[in-house]
Amino acid sequence: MSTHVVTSHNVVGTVSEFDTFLDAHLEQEMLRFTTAGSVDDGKSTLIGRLLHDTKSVYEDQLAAVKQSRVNRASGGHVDFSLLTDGLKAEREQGITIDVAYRYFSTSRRKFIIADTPGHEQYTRNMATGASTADVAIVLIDAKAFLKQGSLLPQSRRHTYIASLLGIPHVVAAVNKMDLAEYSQKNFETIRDEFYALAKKLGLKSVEAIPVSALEGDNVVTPSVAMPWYKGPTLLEYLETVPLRVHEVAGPMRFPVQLVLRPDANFRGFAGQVSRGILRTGDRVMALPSRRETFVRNIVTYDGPLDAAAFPQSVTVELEDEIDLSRGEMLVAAGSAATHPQVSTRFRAMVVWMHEEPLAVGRTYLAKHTTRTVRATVRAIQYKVDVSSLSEGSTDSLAMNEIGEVAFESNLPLFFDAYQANRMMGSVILIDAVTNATVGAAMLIGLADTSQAPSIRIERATLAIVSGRSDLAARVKDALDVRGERAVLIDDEFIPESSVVAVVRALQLAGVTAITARVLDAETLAALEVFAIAVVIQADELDDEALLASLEVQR
Ligand SMILES: Nc1nc2c(ncn2[C@@H]2O[C@H](COP(=O)(O)OP(=O)(O)OP(=O)(O)O)[C@@H](O)[C@H]2O)c(=O)[nH]1
Repeated sequence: MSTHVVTSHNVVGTVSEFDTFLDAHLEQEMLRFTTAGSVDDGKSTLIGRLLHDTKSVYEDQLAAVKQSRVNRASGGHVDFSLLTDGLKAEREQGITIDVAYRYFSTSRRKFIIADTPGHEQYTRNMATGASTADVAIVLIDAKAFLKQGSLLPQSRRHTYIASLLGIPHVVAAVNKMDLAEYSQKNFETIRDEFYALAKKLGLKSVEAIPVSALEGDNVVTPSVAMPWYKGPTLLEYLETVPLRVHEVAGPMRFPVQLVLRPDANFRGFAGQVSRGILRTGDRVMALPSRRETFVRNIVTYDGPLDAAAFPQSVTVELEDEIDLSRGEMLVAAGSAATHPQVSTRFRAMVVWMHEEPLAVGRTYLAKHTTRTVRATVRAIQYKVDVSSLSEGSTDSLAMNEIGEVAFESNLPLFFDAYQANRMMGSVILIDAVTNATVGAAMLIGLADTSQAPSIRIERATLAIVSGRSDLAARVKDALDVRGERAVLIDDEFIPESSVVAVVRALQLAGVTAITARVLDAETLAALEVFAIAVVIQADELDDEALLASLEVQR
């Protein structure tokens, strides 16, 4: 049994309860995680065990579970998956939300679980529920692995989606170790294959923990049956894994949700700051009109504010009468480089979630921030084979398939790449007739073939590689070949301010610093870099072409 102090009980939440909970606990350290597993991997049992052993479950709820249904299949053990059944029932009625949230806490941290079912629709819930997660727990059934001799395609897919969503930490909970003789060798076989996959995907923070959700080994309590395992329990891991640095940095974005006009004297725009900081007196630009004005007031229920940052919801009053309605956007004025992309043609990685395949020529509703447009599939660049991670050509994406898709919409989207900002780069695809969510899309950029792939380093002083450590590594390799002095900064957990300081120091020493962080245009300007390597669609380049396109001019 755990010795952790429970400071709040877990609740099955609706979106508004969730928001209230968030608001009330914003000050406290909070970790969001999601779980992904195939049917019967033991996801419900694991969550039930986690809640039970942290004493987060109401005693009466537990008693009811104990009394009513003891799972015979599990040999008379309490079936912890029943604790999450309430959630499933709510979801199956399907009225309010796609993903149910569960909260619990220990003395060290608060936790929010985006709970996802293990049916065929796992991908949908993973893609829609996981995009704000700090940690993805990928459940691997040790027994199924041993039978199959390798990771199941679903485990690969989950890990791939976690990498696509940019979830900073991915942990494999190697479950049912009680059915795998609690054997170190068995665990290490599974762990090594998982690590190999994670490496291929460029995941930076991965961990594997041998557990038995049913018996409670290494979930909250260290396993007696696996004394050879010296790492953290799953809870210890969740309590200590570094938290994401909030996406406050970057040029301001404020999608308008509602225009408030209570009387002739007041006109306010309500919405959520989706990126950066909004300050009274700031010069802002309205999209799509591109008209500029200043922020007169930032109003909230609790009174005016001088500034509001992501993810605060506020109402903005402007100095000038500007025509702005729901679905339009206020952004930081300033150089064009800091503005979002504005286009009716965009490319995105799509995770498809519907029985009826996504197909070239079909039109869907695309919901992006507060704006919904009609988007037609113009081309499918490729689909990903999750087993080999190779890219193949196709003209449709079946349920659970993942691919890069070019769209054309009836109205422009104002967006940033998902890699730079999750909120500004996410799109939900909806069937216009049934209103069902059919896909999740992570925006990459403009679908404009005139933007030829290139990596250009004007004077090899500094290279900023957009978001992908594997690309950063390739740029470094290319520079090494040229005999440049280059270092790669794995800056995932360094605050932005320190990245700049580190890069500066290296620049002064005449060294090329390559960072895997996306630095926004403002930060770049502050750095006064001599040269920037901009990577556009570099994934499409082979190494030869990458080398050839590195133009170093001294
Ligand atoms: N022996 C053993 N059985 C387990 C363990 N974890 C889960 N199970 C059993 O595996 C079966 C599936 O567990 P669930 O927790 O319902 O699996 P799930 O992944 O949530 O599946 P869905 O509910 O369909 O999403 C149940 O019979 C559990 O009792 C474990 O660590 N060891």
